[in-house]
Amino acid sequence: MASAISIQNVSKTFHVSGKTIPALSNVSLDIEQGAFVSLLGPSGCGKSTLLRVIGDLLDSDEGSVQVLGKEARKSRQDRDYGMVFQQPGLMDWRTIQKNVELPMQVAGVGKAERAARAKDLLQLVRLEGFEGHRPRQLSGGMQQRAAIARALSFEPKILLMDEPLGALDEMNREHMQRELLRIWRETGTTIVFVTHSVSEAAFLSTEVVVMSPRPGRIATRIPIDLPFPRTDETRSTEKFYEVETQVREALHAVLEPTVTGV
Ligand SMILES: Nc1ncnc2c1ncn2[C@@H]1O[C@H](COP(=O)(O)OP(=O)(O)OP(=O)(O)O)[C@@H](O)[C@H]1O
Repeated sequence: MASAISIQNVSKTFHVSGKTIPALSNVSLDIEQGAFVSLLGPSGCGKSTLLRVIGDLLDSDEGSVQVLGKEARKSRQDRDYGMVFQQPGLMDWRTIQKNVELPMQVAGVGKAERAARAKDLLQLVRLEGFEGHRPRQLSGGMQQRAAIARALSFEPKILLMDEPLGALDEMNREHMQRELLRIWRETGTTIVFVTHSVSEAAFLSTEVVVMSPRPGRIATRIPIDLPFPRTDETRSTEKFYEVETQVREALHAVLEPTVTGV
C-alpha cells in the first residue's frame, strides 16, 4: 500500500535557558495510507514533538517529512490534516454546531454549506440533537467527539491525535475508543495517535510504534493483527491478551534497557 507519511532521519533539539534538550534523534518511519498507528513511550520521549513535526506545527532540525508525497507544509496548507489534542479546545460562547463550523468559517466556506457539513459531521460522531448546546453542557467524551467532528471538517486524509482520550474516565474512554475505530473505518483516514496506554494502543492500532526515552528514537514497531471489527469482546480474547503483553514488554524494554539488554 502507498505511504501516507514518510519520515526520514528527523532530529530535533530544544534549547531552553542555556540547556540543550535532545527530543528526537534520527527518527525514520513510514506510515501506510489507512493505517492506525499509535506512538507509545515513556513521558518526555518525544511523541508529541514527532506528531507536531509531522503536522508542520514544528520544524525539525534535520531530516524530512513527506505527507501524501508532499512537504508537510504543503499538506498543512492543503488542509490534509485534522488535529485533536487532549483538551477539546471548544469555545464556550459558541454552540457545538458553531464550534464545528469554525474552521470552515475561517476558510470562507459559505454559511449554508458549512451548516450542512457540520450537521453531517455531528451525525457521524453521534451528537445529533446537541447542535444548539454549549460545550459546558456536554460530558467530556461528548466534547471530545465534537472536537473530532471539527477536526474532520475538511475530510482530512491524515488525523493527528495527541492523547485525545487521556482526560476521560475508563468507561467513557473505552466507549470513545470504539467510536474512534468506527469513524476511522467509515472515513478511511490515516491516524497517528499518541497515547500512554498499552491497552488503548493495542485495541486501536494496526501498528504500535514504541519510542525510547530521550532523545526519542523508534525502538520497536509492532504490527497488531487483531481482526476487525474490534469490540468489547475483543478485549477479553486470548489474542488480545497476547498482543497487549507483547506491547507492554516492548515498553518495559525501553524503560529498563540495562535489565533487558536492549
Ligand atoms: N517547546 C518546547 N521547548 C522546550 N522543550 C520542549 C518543548 N517541547 C518539548 N520539549 C521537550 O522535549 C522532550 C520531548 O517532549 P514531548 O512533549 O515530545 O514528549 P512526550 O513523549 O510527548 O511526553 P509526554 O508523554 O509526557 O506528553 C521533553 O524533554 C520536553 O521537555
